Amino acid sequence: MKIFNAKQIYEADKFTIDKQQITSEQLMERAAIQIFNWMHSRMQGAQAKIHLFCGIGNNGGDGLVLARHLQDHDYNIEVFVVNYSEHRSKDFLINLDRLKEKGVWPNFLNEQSDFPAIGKDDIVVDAIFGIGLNRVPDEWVIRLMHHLNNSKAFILSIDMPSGLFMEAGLPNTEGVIKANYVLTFQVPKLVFFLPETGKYIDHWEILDIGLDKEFLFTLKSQFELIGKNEVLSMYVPREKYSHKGSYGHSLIIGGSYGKIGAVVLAAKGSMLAGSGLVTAFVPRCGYLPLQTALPEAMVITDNEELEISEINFSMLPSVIGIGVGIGTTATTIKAFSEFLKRNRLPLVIDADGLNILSTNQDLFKEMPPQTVLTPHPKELERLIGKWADDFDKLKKAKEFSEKYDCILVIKGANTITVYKDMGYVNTTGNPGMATGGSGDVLTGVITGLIAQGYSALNASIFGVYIHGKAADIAVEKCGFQALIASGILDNIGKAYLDLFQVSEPDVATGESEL
Ligand SMILES: NC(=O)C1=CN([C@@H]2O[C@H](COP(=O)(O)OP(=O)(O)OC[C@H]3O[C@@H](n4cnc5c(N)ncnc54)[C@H](OP(=O)(O)O)[C@@H]3O)[C@@H](O)[C@H]2O)[C@@H](O)CC1
Ligand SMILES: Nc1ncnc2c1ncn2[C@@H]1O[C@H](COP(=O)(O)OP(=O)(O)O)[C@@H](O)[C@H]1O
Ligand SMILES: [K+]
Repeated sequence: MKIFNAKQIYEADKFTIDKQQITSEQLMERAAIQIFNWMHSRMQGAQAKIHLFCGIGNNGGDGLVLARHLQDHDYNIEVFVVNYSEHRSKDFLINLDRLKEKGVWPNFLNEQSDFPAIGKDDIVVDAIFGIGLNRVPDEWVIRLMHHLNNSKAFILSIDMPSGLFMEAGLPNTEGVIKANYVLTFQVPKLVFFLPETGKYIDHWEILDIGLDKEFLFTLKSQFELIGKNEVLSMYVPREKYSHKGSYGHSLIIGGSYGKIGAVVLAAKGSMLAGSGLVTAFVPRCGYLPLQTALPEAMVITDNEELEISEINFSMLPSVIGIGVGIGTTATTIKAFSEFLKRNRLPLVIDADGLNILSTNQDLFKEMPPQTVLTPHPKELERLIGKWADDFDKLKKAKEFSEKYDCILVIKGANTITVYKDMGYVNTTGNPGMATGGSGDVLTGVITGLIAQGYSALNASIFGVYIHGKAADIAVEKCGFQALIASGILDNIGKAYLDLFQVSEPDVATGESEL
């Protein structure tokens, strides 16, 4: 599912109005009725107090239309206009009059106003700002948002939590509504999935307001939300007359004394992702643990006992995953650098492999085209430098990817795979994955997919999805705390099976915090 920016949403809005020969006011009515239906089907006329806070733009207009329908159905409402500007939108004004015709007179709030008391069992509808926010709100509006957040009432935000910008970070973290639920129109918004802003949203859901499907289909986006539908189209089926040679040979290079487990996890990830053959290249101390923990894999050892000192092998792998547990001793850095200069095979680089790259940046140019790098945030910072906010981070990541023709898998709660000007936002995974070794599994999975013939980009997007899905399946039985990397491995098979279970709807809902 594509993720559009504000300009594109306004374009889609305009195109739809022209094509369907409706007015903008009718589109607003349609959008707000969707919100009303959502609330009505859940509340069934319940008399909990609903406080609607409406700005003076179209987001506020949505709030006023909603108020009118709630009033028509005898809900217990109180409407506030957050009068932060004199520039009221046309459709806001039309709907303000309509509401008054129903006998509902909103309270107008300005900087002198005392804010209303809100009970913890009440409901707040946040229609203050939507996608049109373009500067930090006034101090009194920030105070109001703070007041609403502190009320402990259930907050339902229309389209976006007010205070979040569509394409910028957060200059003032006080001035953002913390939404229990966001009902967003037509398309997901990127800010829902970024670490600095996603935390303001507990749950979100997309409401289809009938924007022109063909227009949305042809419009190019710079980000895409990846759910089951998106990865299914990448899935490479297994052929009846195939054999282990048909599915490639993964080589996992890594490990050092005390960190052989990382290689076990990656090699196993590769095997479970479906790689035909898997070989691990480790220091001598890794031989026995690997042969014992993973009899399905082959093992080649370095001459050194405790660290990798020279990367030499005679077999021909289809792809190499390098870096997990490898350490950063001078000897290993030298071995890694020499290997990178000689190597022509596809690569996945993780962990200390990334750290070695970051401290020896002349090695960047030695990466073969479409090398996959899988940094967590700290490793990413070492690669691309510090960023001002999440948007700046993504911009820098895209520039890095373009410059070195590499794929950056930015790991986190919503892992984002970046390749050139595109970003692919994953929807699977959970906080149980914040545990040592889960990233090693991912390295193995992506390597194992490339071995089978997935393109490096598809392997990254598909691998991140399957890895997160395996963890989601695992936590159903063990809970977040007891999820360990082996638990992710144990459920990779079920994650594959889940791809073909049809019960799950498309990605139209989600949780930013669990
Ligand atoms: N296509 C769709 O999906 C549909 C969208 N719809 C709805 O429209 C919403 C977008 O509405 P919107 O464009 O009127 O912007 P909104 O967010 O209400 O802000 C209002 C205005 O406030 C201003 N302003 C900005 N920052 C400010 C600040 N800090 N302090 C003070 N003022 C500030 C700024 O105007 P400016 O002053 O810059 O001229 C801005 O225009 C969208 O989220 C959805 O709810 C549906 O109705 C129908 C279909
Ligand atoms: N809160 C979270 N929600 C979802 N996924 C997470 C969360 N925290 C971590 N992960 C995932 O777990 C993995 C952690 O990788 P990494 O930090 O490299 O761990 P390690 O080095 O211990 O293997 C990544 O795939 C990341 O996306
Ligand atoms: K809002």
